[in-house]
Amino acid sequence: MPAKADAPPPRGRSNPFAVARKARAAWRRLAPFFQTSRLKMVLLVAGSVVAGVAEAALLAIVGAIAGALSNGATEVTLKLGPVGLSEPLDVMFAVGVGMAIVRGALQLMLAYLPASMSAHAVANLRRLLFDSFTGAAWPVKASERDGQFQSLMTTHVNATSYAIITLGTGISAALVFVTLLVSAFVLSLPAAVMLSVVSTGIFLMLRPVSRRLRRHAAALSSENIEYSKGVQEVVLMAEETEVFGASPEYLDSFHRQIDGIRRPMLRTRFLAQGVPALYQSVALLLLVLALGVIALVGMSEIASLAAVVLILLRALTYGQQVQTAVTGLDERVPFMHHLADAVERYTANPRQDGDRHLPDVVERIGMRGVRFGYGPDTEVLKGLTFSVGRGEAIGIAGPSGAGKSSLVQLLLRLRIPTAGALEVNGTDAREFRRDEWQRRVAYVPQTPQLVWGTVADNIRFYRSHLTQQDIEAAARRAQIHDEIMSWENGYETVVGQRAAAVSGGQRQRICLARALADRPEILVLDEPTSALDVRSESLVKNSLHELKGSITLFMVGHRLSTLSFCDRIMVVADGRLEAFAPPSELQATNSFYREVTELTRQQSGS
Ligand SMILES: Nc1ncnc2c1ncn2[C@@H]1O[C@H](COP(=O)(O)OP(=O)(O)OP(=O)(O)O)[C@@H](O)[C@H]1O
Repeated sequence: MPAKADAPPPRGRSNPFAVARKARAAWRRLAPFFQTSRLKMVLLVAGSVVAGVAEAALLAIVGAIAGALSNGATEVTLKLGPVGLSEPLDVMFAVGVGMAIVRGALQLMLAYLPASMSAHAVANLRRLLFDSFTGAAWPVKASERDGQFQSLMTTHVNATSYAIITLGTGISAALVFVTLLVSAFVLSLPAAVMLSVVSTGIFLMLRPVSRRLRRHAAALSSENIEYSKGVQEVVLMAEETEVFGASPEYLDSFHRQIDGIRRPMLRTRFLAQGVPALYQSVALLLLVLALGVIALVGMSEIASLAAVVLILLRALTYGQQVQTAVTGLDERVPFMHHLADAVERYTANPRQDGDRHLPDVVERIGMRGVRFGYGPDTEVLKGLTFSVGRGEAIGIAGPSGAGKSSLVQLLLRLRIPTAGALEVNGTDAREFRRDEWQRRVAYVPQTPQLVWGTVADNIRFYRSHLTQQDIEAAARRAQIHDEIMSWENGYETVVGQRAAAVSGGQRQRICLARALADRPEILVLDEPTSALDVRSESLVKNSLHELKGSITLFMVGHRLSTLSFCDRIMVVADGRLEAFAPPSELQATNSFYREVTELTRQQSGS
């Protein structure tokens, strides 16, 4: 089972104000990265207060009209604390209708604003995450577990968007609640006091439950990340699972991940649903008690009493909405912190870049005293020094784990030496602009990937300045043009990783064409023929032979026969450059080279 992601530590206490503070803290970590709408927030606050006033006035009018009707009066008397107001019934009806329309319009606006803020936040957050991930240094990207980024882009962004809706509706409900409370104070002091006692009492009673909810929500957030990683692996490993068979252990391990989510999800969902329901029941109970007290204290005028009861009931509904918002927010804040952690991780480690232009011609590329390790305690490359001239074809050989792929990653500037330097014409490569480097240094990985799109799209690979002629020329150099032309849709044939897969050899050559399309000066290949059949291998070798001299080539190869066309071969052993000489010379001087050549000869002889 994979190791668990660290759950964010519980932050703050779990009362509405603490939750609001936590949400604000989480939001503050994310908001600086993109624009948030202050205008919408101001509109939300102002609209909520006006809606609260309109609702209180409407309820007071309804109560007063009900009182007048029950007394058979034609005048409606409205008492607002010490102030009394008397108007004919039809005037009061008209005012009531007007208030209802105003309130309805405001409610629509108050529903729209959080929805709009949340939709914008989703788009902004996804862009922010994607851009910061894309701009992060390779070691950060390489250390992300499969599925982690997917979970951040989907589950975590969605949770944050719901948190924004929840926050918006919560703020709005709280303001209406307060406005109704103030109105109740104006109408009747004892009722307002009761209402305050009721709501404070309920929040205090539910505090321990909210704290539990927060703990379960943090666990749910971590389990969700684990689950997404697992799902990603199911897809990645589908072929292996098909071949090896889905053993009970395999099924069990995934079932355990599914079950791992069930418990925190059940607890979180139950508490998220249960707390508001509990709130409502307790509130109704306390309301009955409060009315009893009001009756004892004595409110002689039926109109005021009806209005206060109506306002109390509505205030309770808003109070419940505030409670729902608080629990909803509490449930989602951990997701926001995970998201902020990731964004900070990516933005704190941007890819290294320089500001000097690359020389017009790269005459020499090499390393000077390069040391490198993936961690502080282990050194993988232990002082490499070499220099390669323009147009040379260099093979990189050596035992497994010797550091060949690490050397390639340094050549591509994907990783930075811990000591020494990669040098171009004698200057540290870190000084040169990354975009120019990316254009002039190309790479074909061991297992190249295709994007879902046409063959032309795959060769072009988002470089819009490449013309169809450039693409076809690259395909010719990669010896794949004739095959593409034999397909019904030629360069418009749709290819992908699985569903529309091409053969391994074709994929390798399409990716070689991708690397060659922008006419790079340096080409790095990591075991480009290791997974190919003899014919495909010979086609790739032919194209590399033809490139020889026109491009500086670095090629990692386990099979020394693949490297036989190289001008020189470097033998890397235990992170050191054991030898660097033409193949013929190595045959005489290097034991590793001799041994592997002999083994290959025996294998092809047997
Ligand atoms: N991302 C990584 N994090 C930590 N250690 C790594 C990482 N990649 C490689 N290593 C370690 O660095 C050492 C050199 O690995 P590298 O992949 O460069 O060797 P290699 O010569 O290319 O091996 P092979 O021929 O088997 O592909 C190995 O001990 C390997 O375990």
